[in-house]
Amino acid sequence: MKPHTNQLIGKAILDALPTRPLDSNKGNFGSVGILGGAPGMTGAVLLAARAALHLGAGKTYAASLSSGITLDCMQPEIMLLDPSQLLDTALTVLAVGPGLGQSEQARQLLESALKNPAILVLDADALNLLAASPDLKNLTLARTSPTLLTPHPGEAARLLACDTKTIQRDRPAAALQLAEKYCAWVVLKGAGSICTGPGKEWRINTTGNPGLSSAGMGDVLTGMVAALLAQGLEPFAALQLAAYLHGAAADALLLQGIGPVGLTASEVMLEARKILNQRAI
Ligand SMILES: NC(=O)C1=CN([C@@H]2O[C@H](COP(=O)(O)OP(=O)(O)OC[C@H]3O[C@@H](n4cnc5c(N)ncnc54)[C@H](OP(=O)(O)O)[C@@H]3O)[C@@H](O)[C@H]2O)[C@@H](O)CC1
Ligand SMILES: Nc1ncnc2c1ncn2[C@@H]1O[C@H](COP(=O)(O)OP(=O)(O)O)[C@@H](O)[C@H]1O
Repeated sequence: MKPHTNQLIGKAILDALPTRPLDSNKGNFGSVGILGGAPGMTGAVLLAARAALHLGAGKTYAASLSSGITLDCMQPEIMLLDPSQLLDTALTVLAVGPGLGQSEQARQLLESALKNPAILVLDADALNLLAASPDLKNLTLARTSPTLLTPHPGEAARLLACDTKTIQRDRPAAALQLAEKYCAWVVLKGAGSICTGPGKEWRINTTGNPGLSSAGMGDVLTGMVAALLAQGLEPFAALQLAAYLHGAAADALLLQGIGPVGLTASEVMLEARKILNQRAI
């Protein structure tokens, strides 16, 4: 399926986020929870949580399966809880998967998360667990609040039981198939990310560059999507704005000589914040 002009995500998507009323308070901008971080991958959950904070979530919580982490020293604004405490917290958006691992504990937490009334974003190992379990798929289909999936082509291939080459051969078709199979909103990541949902509509993102091909970039995208949802954006708009901003941040940093070599996910989230506030790229 070839993109037509009206299928490109343009700069106008920046207007999707309303300006903040002068009398606002943090309660107006939602609560985000990020769940992941098996031993060795705490970084993934912190990157996603920091991105949610920097993209405007009113409150940001995170829970890591690695025991004993109670504070992000670089970002003490984030409230770090146990996984069970996080699942008991009233959240606008729950994002599950960054560095989650595929242990039995991870599977059980995902099962609980699928029953949570919050808007749910599934990434990384949450997608791998979902791909492997018909029971988790049935729970996904039974959800009454929106579910968003953020697979890269490898994860998409697992979810559709095919290989990465098949996904890449017709990316819009793969994204549409995922949306239909899981009754979810989807961003199929990679150069030219495809955003789609349970209708037949899809959009392709043209921002971004190979500087984004570095571990942690997807975790940051997940946090950005969660923050935009928490601020009231509809799933399709949140996916498009996050994909656009994520790529635009990398493009802006490239012009400053920061990347493509050595661009970091932490830099991308800060530049994305700048672009969103300036609405000027
Ligand atoms: N700091 C931390 O703690 C971090 C922790 N992290 C955590 O690591 C865990 C493993 O996640 P992961 O994504 O590295 O491994 P995995 O799912 O096997 O995917 C790799 C395969 O997928 C494909 N593929 C991917 N992109 C593609 C593309 N654009 N275009 C085409 N193909 C593409 C490609 O497949 P191939 O082409 O080889 O068939 C590739 O080999 C997970 O828990 C995650 O959260 C990370 O978040 C990083 C930061
Ligand atoms: N060459 C590229 N051009 C544009 N975007 C890219 C490119 N390479 C990676 N990205 C983007 O970077 C992110 C990588 O996500 P992912 O593979 O899940 O990373 P990780 O799991 O290591 O955090 C995705 O949003 C993807 O679209």
